[in-house]
Amino acid sequence: MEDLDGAASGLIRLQEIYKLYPEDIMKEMSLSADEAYHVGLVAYNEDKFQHAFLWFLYSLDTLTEYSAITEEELIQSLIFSAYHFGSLPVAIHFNKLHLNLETFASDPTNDEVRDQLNRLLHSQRTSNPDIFTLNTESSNYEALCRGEVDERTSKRQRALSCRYSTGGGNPRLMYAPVKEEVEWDEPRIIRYHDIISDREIEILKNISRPLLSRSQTGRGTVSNIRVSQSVFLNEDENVARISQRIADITGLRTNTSAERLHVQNYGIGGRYEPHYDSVNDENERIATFLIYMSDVETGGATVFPKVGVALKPKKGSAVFWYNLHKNGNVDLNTEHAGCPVFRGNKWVANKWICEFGQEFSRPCSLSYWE
Ligand SMILES: O=C(O)CCC(=O)C(=O)O
Ligand SMILES: [Fe+2]
Repeated sequence: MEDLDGAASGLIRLQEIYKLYPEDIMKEMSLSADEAYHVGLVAYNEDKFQHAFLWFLYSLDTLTEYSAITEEELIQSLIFSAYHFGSLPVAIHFNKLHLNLETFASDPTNDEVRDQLNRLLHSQRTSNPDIFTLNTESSNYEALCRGEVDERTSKRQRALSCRYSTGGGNPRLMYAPVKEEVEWDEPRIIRYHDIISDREIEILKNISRPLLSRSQTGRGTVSNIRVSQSVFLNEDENVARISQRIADITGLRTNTSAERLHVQNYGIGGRYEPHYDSVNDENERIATFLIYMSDVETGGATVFPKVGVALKPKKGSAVFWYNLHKNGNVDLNTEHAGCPVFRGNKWVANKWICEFGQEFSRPCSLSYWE
């Protein structure tokens, strides 16, 4: 049941962020009238009454003789949710429907009532297209996920560069330099293209699949902040080769001074709400190297709400940034999120690189500003 509620809550989040109707979501998956009703109940319990309303309406539309939920109960639910999101006319309208339904129930052959019901439902649907704007506050995070803002389209991005890098003359990269693109300047976010092959990706996914479990945040809690499946991999030769490549590219040490490679899979509705990667440990996560092991058809961008940047997953590429300033303070602009996946399946692998042991590759600074 907890899983079902989690899945329902994922669908509602998807709906909120991408402004979707249940019909849009049902193009990607199919839910029965009872399941749609359950999603509506979860929305209702989260005080998201407009969303609840839409799910109840969808459930009513797809009701069959095998459904456990009844037309009567659904109309009651529609009345309550309409009342709660502040639309008295809609609530009254469904109340009338409810009264008609009683006549209808006592006389099932009453075609006139049936027609009226259909007509009313239809007018309801077309007369209130702006249901999402009633009281949904849209954050920068959500707008970024929808692709409505991305500061990189401005003049600023034209100043950013793209080049081949040998990791500062690293012998392993001399003959195969990596394609490096600066995605943003402050914080500096770098995209490395084609750093992992499709074959290597398949190997990592195959190792991970049987080990995946519901992701946690902080110290071992499962929550709706992070909805995905993940695993920290042990270093076999395949994993170690990737770690070595990350060290070569970034110039940072990844053997003793990093966490194990963290593989993560997000299904539809899977996401990671805005957060910092730093964990307040003595040996703090100084930098993040995030590898995209899949493209995502729709949704699933990595966004930085404080600076207005959205990074689209591109299979085989990786993005890298420092979470800490050189003086050791957390760079507050590195807050980021994984937007909900709407279409497709998202795979990423994270390497969190820690502070200790990087003194020679990234000297610290006493300056307040660095
Ligand atoms: O999936 C993403 O795009 C971001 C993942 C992330 O931020 C994390 O795992 O810490
Ligand atoms: Fe993160």
